[in-house]
Amino acid sequence: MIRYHLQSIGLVLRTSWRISPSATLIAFLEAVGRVLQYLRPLFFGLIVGGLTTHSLHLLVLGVGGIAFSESCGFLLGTAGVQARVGLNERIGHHFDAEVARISGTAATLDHLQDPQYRDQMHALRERMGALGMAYNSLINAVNNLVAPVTTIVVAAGADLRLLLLLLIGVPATWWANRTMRWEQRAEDASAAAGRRSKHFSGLAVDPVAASELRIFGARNLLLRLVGREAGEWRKPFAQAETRGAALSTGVTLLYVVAATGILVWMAHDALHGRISAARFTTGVLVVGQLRDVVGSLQSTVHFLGQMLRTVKRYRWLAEYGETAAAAHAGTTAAPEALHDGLTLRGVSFRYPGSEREALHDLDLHLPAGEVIAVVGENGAGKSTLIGLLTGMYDVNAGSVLVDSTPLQQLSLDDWRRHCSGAFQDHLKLELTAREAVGVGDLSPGVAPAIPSDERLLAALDDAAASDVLAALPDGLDTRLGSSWPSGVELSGGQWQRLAIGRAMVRRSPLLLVLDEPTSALDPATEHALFDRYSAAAKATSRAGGVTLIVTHRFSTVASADRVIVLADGTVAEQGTHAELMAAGGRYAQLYGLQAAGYR
Ligand SMILES: Nc1ncnc2c1ncn2[C@@H]1O[C@H](COP(=O)(O)OP(=O)(O)OP(=O)(O)O)[C@@H](O)[C@H]1O
Repeated sequence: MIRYHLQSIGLVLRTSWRISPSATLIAFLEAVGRVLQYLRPLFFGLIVGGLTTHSLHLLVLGVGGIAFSESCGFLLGTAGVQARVGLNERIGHHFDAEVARISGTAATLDHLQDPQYRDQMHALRERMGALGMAYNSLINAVNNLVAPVTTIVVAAGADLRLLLLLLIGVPATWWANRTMRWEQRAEDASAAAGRRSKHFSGLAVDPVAASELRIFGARNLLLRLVGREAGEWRKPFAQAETRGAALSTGVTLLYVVAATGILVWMAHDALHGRISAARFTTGVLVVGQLRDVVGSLQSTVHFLGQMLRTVKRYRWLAEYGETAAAAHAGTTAAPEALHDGLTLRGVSFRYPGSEREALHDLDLHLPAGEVIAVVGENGAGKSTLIGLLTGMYDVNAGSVLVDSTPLQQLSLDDWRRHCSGAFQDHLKLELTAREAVGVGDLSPGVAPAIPSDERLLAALDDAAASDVLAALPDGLDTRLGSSWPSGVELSGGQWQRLAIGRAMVRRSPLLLVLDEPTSALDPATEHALFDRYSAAAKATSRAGGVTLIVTHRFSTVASADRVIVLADGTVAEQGTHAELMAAGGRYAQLYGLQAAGYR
């Protein structure tokens, strides 16, 4: 464990050094300043000694020492504090960026569903401040360690009995260890409730949730839930803090009793001329200083412990991220065209932490160049199928084949460059319209570029969204969303059509997924859109691309080359619309129900 903590300290030092070697070094000057300041009892002792023995030499030494320690201590301290405070923010930004990078390192999304990962991430995010202050805590620890060392030297010089007070370090260390352990346990025990509390309090201020909560008069219920979860979240911390405070009071009392005893003893000796007035003065001042030293050691251990725990969580997540990234080792380039199509062979998949398989022993072939509709009741597994085809999740059993190559062997980044899609829960990118649509086909590299306006306009036309653009005051330059002071807010359907436009920017993808892309669209727009889908799908099929449309609207399904009916995570039926209608099975039944609804 000590080795692990030393490695964590090494990580913090390296990070700070990379950010600014000079500030990292200057921050240590504060410790030198502290040494000077903790020599004060010695200098005061010299002054008293000079006055009582009429020694000019001692007097000059004492006064000079005080002047030097005060001025230099102040200057060095100020320089050090400036350096470490300046570093805090930069180190905080660094770790924020690193945590975001770690989250995105893994090619798949499995980790984002893993409750253990989410708990650790929550606990880490709660303590991100401690991570930003990591170097600060280290410097504080050094500062607070030089203080006892200096004080002990001064105390030993004044009177060896004062060293007895150091025995207080034993219960203080025990206190520090216990409180660290309690706090760690509190953080672990409360992480899940903390996540839930954040979720509920997020809903309480979310403008989207606001109207439903008002209509159902559910605000009070929500507030009660926030209160309950926050209570559960904070309870372990409150218990840990109360126990820690009780122990700390005990340690302080012990110190006061011991210090009073020693001072009375020393005063008795001073009165009987066994020790000098100078030594007694130094002793009195050192007793006060030693108490400060023990107190600051306690808080050092507290903050250092907090920092080391947070660094430990950070390292856990970094290792988890690396393992998750290494879990998909595929590097083979994706093919430029599909000849056979996409195949799922005996695929089973269960979401992390879930009891039930979302897809079970699924065999499916999606022939190259076809437009395929996937239908099925809620929870049948349609979105999960898309998640597996786009490599968002790894299958638990079986394999997904791109032509004859298992998806596991492909570089997922490369495969995704050959995919495109519009999703039910699409992104509302509050950027300019050009950027919001243009991210659909960014050029690879560190400074990704947006495709030409011409391509964006063509994509919006394919998505039947040209009228959305025409209504924007500054066309592609319009800032979208209310996070901009003059941003234009769009309706749900308009956002969705821009999202479909985004999906159309990438030319001839090998897999185009449209996961309920028309759920927020009016029938006229939906109709216009499907005419264009067919044209887009033809372009896609030139490279053998597969277009997969997940929909609950059967009017869309009839024109697809093939219809797949999913039920309970497996294929219930498949064929053309005509074949399935003729078979009179589940599809014909659902189609009949929907058609009856429209009559
Ligand atoms: N993130 C998740 N964690 C755990 N289980 C999930 C998750 N997402 C979906 N499931 C479960 O997987 C099964 C399939 O869900 P999926 O979203 O694929 O269904 P769907 O057919 O797309 O449904 P819908 O028509 O409602 O969108 C469901 O039983 C669902 O409860």
